[in-house]
Amino acid sequence: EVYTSIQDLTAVFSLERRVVSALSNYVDDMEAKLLRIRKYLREYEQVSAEGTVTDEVTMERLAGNPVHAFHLMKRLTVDWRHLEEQSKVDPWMDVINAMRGVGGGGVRLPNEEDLQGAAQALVRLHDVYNLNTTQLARGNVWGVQSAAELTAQDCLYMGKHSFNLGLYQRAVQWFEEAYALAGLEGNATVTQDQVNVFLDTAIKALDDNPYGQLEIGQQENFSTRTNLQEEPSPSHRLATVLTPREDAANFHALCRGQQLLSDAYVATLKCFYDWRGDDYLRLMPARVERHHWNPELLTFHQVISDNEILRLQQLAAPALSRAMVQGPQGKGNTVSNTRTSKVGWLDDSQDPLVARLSARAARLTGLSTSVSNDDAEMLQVANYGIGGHYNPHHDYLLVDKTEEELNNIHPRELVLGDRIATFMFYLSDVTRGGATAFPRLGTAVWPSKGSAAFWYNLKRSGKGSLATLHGACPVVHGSKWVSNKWIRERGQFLKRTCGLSPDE
Ligand SMILES: O=C(O)CCC(=O)C(=O)O
Ligand SMILES: [Fe+2]
Repeated sequence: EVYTSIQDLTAVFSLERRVVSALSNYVDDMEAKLLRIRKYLREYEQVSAEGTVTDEVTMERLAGNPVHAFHLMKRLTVDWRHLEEQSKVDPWMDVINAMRGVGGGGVRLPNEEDLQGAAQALVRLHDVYNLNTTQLARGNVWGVQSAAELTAQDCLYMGKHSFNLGLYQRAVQWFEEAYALAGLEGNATVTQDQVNVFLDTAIKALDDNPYGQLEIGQQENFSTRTNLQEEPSPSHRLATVLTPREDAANFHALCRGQQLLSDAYVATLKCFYDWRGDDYLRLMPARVERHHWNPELLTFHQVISDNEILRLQQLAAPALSRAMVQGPQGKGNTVSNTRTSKVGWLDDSQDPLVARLSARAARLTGLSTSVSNDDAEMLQVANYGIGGHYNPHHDYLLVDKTEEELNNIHPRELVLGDRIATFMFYLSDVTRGGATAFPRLGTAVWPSKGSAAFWYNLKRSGKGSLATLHGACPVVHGSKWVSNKWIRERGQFLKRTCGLSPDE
């Protein structure tokens, strides 16, 4: 799919530019040819203006004129040869080649699936960010205005897509927009009558399923349970388990930029310098921002430079492919709409930069990140396209599995142990959207180029930390790049020891 990463979308844009330029050359070429043909015809017409050429007498008179005879010979030899030659080359092949991406770095044309994916991304953005349909159709996406407007036909397509997803409320909104636009356009792209048929169907479906298609985040308020976090101390109690509906409502609210923590709690969250128990960092302390106390959620600022980011993206670009998620019951890995991005993996041995970033993560976390020792996974680089997202999930792979499910997991994973912690570099700022939201903590980390987020997915006891549920909010504008270093459990047994209580 080309819609799942900015990297590929950018390539498709430049492919289209090459196609358009080939088309424009084609038009120039065809015009030149037509001109030559017209010239041929005109010359003939000039001759025939002297009389009707079909009449034998005129023809004999023309043939008897040496200049006419010369012109006749020239027309049927040189001129004709030119006409014949020019029709032999088919400039349409250049257009076809441009479309096929010949000479363009192997970019492939988008297909039906890509169109569906792009429409799905719009539906998702609409939903999560509660965007206004009319504004969206007029090119205003979350306050950013562009010339990219939707026609009545586009809105009809969006309505059909929403309908097929069972989002009847949304479908009605899109069809209503299509109806209004068809009126404004004078039924140019689609007629109001055509839209009406769909509108009626969608209204009927909505009447039949009045509760079935609640769009979470639109009708629901976020859970008040996270507001339990009144007590601003590291030991405050919090709700670690919410219902899926509450999780989704909180996630959407956080994505939209709402703060779900109390003011008193937020007041305890300070930025500070920290040497993290590392002698090197004693000389140059880390700039740490606290987002949550327990479980602890931190970001380290200015931990990867712009040059390093550029280099990392270059290293990862050839390796990017559609991200996978664990299959049902831990079986295999599959592509899924719950995670739309492209990822690539880089080994420490591949480039000194990768090894350096691993070492940096080790200093900042106090954990061992050696890939060759099986202490951590390779570095993952991820690029999200527009609407790219990752639904709320836990990063751990094993602790939530049953005995039976563990049988489906590769034995190597069991040797490495679970993903004890996540260290994630932000490789870009994102114009709109793209936060990493923690619905059970009631807070979100906003991408800031050069920083890195860090949290433990497991408690000291080795149990899964349910509260670390998190997801990537859809990207609305701009591009989002992150890089994950997942640190495994086995290598840390001396670095992170048990606490006194099994709940720690
Ligand atoms: O991209 C993000 O903000 C989060 C990504 C994430 O949670 C993951 O890759 O596991
Ligand atoms: Fe994650």
